[in-house]
Amino acid sequence: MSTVFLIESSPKSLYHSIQYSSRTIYLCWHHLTDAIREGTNQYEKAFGRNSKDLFQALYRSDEEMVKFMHLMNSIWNICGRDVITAFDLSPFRSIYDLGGCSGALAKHCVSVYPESSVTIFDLPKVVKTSREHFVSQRDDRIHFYEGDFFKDALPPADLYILARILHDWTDQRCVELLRKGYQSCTPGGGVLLVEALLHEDNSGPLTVQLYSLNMLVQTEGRERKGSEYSGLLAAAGFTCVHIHRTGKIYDVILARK
Ligand SMILES: C[S@@+](CC[C@H](N)C(=O)[O-])C[C@H]1O[C@@H](n2cnc3c(N)ncnc32)[C@H](O)[C@@H]1O
Repeated sequence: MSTVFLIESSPKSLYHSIQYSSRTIYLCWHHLTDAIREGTNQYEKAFGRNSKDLFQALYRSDEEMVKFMHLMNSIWNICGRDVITAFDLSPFRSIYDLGGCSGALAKHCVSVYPESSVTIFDLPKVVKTSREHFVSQRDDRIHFYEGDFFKDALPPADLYILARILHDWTDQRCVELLRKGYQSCTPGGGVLLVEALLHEDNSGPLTVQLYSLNMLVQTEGRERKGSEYSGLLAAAGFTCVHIHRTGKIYDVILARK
């Protein structure tokens, strides 16, 4: 067990995830009571950083950014394939992974769908680090795009993947982003949401309830139910929405134009 999940060099290692949890995330959890009272994240108290720009606070140094990228990367070595195969994505040839970070999901995607290409769209310094340290130049079906998905236009694509993106943001910002996806995707195209879903009666799963508290202490968002994501997608214009619970940590929602 420890050889598979704890040793840093193991392909399924959770080493970076555990390090980030103990050295960064728990510092926000120390202020959980304040987070619940105030309904806001706790960067100011934990790190003396204003979180008006959430990812500027998260990436307060290059070192912190790389640690975060390793954290994001590690989980997809365990359940990335389940997420990418939850629906048949082969009809989507041009795919943008919005907030694609280290490119872990992009790699699974081009390996499962050899006819598709995936562009990792992320903030400029994340894209540079992803290109230099996470994605091999031999992956010639993986491309990069530096941008801000709230400020910049989205390049047209058949499918936009948003994996663990919406849970960072308020409903209003989610609809803003989904609407951009709706307007920019090709006819018949859509968005693929990858998130941990709460049960419809909020009774669990316990891990997702804990993730939601984690979102409270760290972000502007929360974990949601499938019906809540359907509501956000409908508000952005999407009518055809399919929800797939994988039975693993992350679930998948495909919405088509
Ligand atoms: C929670 S991480 C998810 C990363 C990746 N999708 C995954 O599941 O491993 C959020 C990602 O969104 C990116 N991001 C945040 N704000 C952004 C913006 N305004 N424009 C583009 N990317 C952004 C971050 O740099 C980060 O890579």
